[in-house]
Amino acid sequence: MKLQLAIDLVDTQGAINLVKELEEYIDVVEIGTPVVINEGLRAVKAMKEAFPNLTVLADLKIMDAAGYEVSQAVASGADIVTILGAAEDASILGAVEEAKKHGKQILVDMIAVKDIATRAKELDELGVDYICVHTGYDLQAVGQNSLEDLATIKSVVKNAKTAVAGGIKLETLPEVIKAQPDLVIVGGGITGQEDIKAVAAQMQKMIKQG
Ligand SMILES: O=C([C@H](O)CO)[C@H](O)[C@H](O)COP(=O)(O)O
Repeated sequence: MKLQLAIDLVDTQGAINLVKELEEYIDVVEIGTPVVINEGLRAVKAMKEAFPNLTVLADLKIMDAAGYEVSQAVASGADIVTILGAAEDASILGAVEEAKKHGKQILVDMIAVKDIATRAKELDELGVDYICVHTGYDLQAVGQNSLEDLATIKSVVKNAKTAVAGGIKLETLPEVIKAQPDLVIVGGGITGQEDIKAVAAQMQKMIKQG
C-alpha cells in the first residue's frame, strides 16, 4: 500500500514547498486538477525537475483527446496520468496505449460513475493500471465517502491496482487501510492540518504497517 499526497489549492511554488517538507513520507505526489487548471502542465514539469526521483501524478481527469493529452503530460514529466472512468472506451484505450509507449501509467478516476462494478470490470479489461474510487469535494460536503465503492472494485478487478481518494483524514485512515487499496490518496487530510509533517509521518507509519 502506498501514500499519494494530493496538492490542489496552492500554486506551483507552494506545491514544491509542500513536497520539500513531506517528500520522505510519501510515495507519489499529485499535481491536482485545480493546480493544472491554474498553472498548466508547467506545474508538473517544475515538480518533476525539483524531485526527479519522486513519482509524479498529473490529475488531468481527461475526458477526450486522451492519447494527445497523455502525451503532453508525459512530456512534462508525469509518471501517472488520470482519466475519467466515464470517458469512452476509445479514449481509455488511447490513454493506455500512449502511456505504455513511454513506460508510464494510467489511473482511472471513477468520480460520478454510477455502475461502479460494471465499469471497473470493463476498465480492468482495457488494461488500465489503477482504478480509483473517489468522493469529490462536492459530495464530501454532503458527508459521502468511497469505502463501499472500494469494496466493490476490489471484488471485480483482476489486474489493475485499486486506489481511493476523497476526504481521507488521520481518523478515517484505519478504516481505509482495513479495505486494503494499493494506493491511498490524501489531500486536505495532510495539507490542511496544522502540523503537516507529523500527520504525514503518522499516515506513512500506519500505511506501512498495513
Ligand atoms: O481530485 C481531487 C479533487 O477532485 C480536487 O481536484 C482531490 O485531489 C482528491 O479529492 C484528494 O483530496 P482530498 O479530498 O482533499 O483528500
